[in-house]
Amino acid sequence: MAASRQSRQLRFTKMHGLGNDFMVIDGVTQEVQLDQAQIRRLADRHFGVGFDQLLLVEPPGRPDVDFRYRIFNADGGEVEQCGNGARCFARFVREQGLTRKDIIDVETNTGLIQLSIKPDGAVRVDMGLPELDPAAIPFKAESRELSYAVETQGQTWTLSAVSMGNPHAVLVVDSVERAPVETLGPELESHPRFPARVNVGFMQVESPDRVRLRVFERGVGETRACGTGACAAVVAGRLRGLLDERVEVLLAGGSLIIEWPGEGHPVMMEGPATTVFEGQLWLAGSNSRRRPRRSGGARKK
Ligand SMILES: N[C@@H](CCC[C@H](N)C(=O)O)C(=O)O
Repeated sequence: MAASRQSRQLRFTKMHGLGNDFMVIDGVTQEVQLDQAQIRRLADRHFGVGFDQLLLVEPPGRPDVDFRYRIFNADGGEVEQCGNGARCFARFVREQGLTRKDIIDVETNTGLIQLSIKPDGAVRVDMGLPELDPAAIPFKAESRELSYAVETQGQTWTLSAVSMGNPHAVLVVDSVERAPVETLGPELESHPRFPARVNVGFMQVESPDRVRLRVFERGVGETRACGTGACAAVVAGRLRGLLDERVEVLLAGGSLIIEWPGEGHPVMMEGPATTVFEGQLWLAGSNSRRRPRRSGGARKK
């Protein structure tokens, strides 16, 4: 792409966590100004770089953490949390020389997470406490329940509602292959009972320590893996008495290990993070200085 006199160069790294792919941008050493329309164009797999989420690494806004971490879905909306992205974030800040630490404290839009890089390169993430209070998810319900009946398309579906910083609905299915991910996923994503929209997980329990999972992600569509979706599924399965404390979650792109002792404890996630390539692009100088807005209906923190 030719650079005009007014254009600005932007370095980025393409990464993935189990096939959930990211454009990761260093906003510590570069000035980054991207609006929602630009993020959508960059996310396009035919006309742009192509990714499920854009991750923006920023300096911390408080003294007790190492970085701030912002996440934008392919639709350009800013969201609160991303598990696979958190692991890639950890590898990115180390590989780019932004830190030499093995344990990294990071501020997100919904609180703090801690990332530990293991000697084999895998990343273990303390994803924090799951939120089960319907109002905080947010999910419209009279009271907190283990599962809820939700109607759409003239049918009633049983689902659990969990926030891992971002909202998740989890359905238990007999088979992930036969689950109606492409049809029910978008219906529930925009269901009026989830005012900030929702990520929709379809979980098949193979045994108490092994599940299969497909996730229709808010603002993206079905992805090859969803880290927060895996955490939410294990929380939902544990609360419904279906799962052990340590569970292997098999996604289309590979496996995550999720551990959750129970209420009052944080959810731990462990899995790989992979760098694919580094690149640079030139953004037109007329690049808007407006900050990207949040995903449709997502909570403002
Ligand atoms: N892929 C992510 C989740 C990204 C955000 C999600 N689509 C949302 O809108 O909340 C993960 O690995 O957790």
